[in-house]
Amino acid sequence: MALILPTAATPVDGQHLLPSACALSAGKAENIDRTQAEALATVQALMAARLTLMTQVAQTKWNTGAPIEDPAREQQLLDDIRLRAAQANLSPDWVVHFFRLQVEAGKEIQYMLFAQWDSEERGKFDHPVDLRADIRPRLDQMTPKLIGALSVAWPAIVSGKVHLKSCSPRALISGAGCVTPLSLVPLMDGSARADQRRTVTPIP
Ligand SMILES: C=C(O[C@@H]1C=C(C(=O)O)C=C[C@H]1O)C(=O)O
Repeated sequence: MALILPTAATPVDGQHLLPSACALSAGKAENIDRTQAEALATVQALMAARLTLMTQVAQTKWNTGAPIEDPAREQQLLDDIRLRAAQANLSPDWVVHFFRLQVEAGKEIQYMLFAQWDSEERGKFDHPVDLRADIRPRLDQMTPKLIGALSVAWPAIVSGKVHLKSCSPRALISGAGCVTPLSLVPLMDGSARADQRRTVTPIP
């Protein structure tokens, strides 16, 4: 499987680089280990499941008037991830980078939904689930699973031979089993390879 890198990048908010084309393809010449390929599929499924939950997250905040961003919760999440990554023998810096972009991608979806509901002058949702009691525990259950899958897929991620489908945030919330360009950034920006170079001591 070969990664086709984006042909151009668009600065967004002066911070993130959004790949303008995220087509990824499989090539027989560059076969990757089957176990790693399956782990990559699990990574994609969990990324998509995490992002899909953001619609429910946004609905609870719309109803309660809570802000989209919760920096204390993010910090707690990333601190936990740092510990778990070390336990999984992964680079804590890279895994935190990966999750930071998952969080940003999730907020991108929530901001988009709020903008849509604002323009529709939408009222409250009828059957909101509880953010703390229902949704965050589900998000938390995904964290160790994602780290486990990233750990198995790590050699493929470092090699750049990844195969993940991307779509727009709007397509994602309408039920597509894909991930958004922003969430893919850590798998495509060369950070895994750079981290590997930094953390692996060459044999003399
Ligand atoms: C998902 C939420 O919204 C935002 C995104 C978070 C995440 O992706 O884990 C955490 C906190 C919020 O800044 C949430 O509030 O739980």
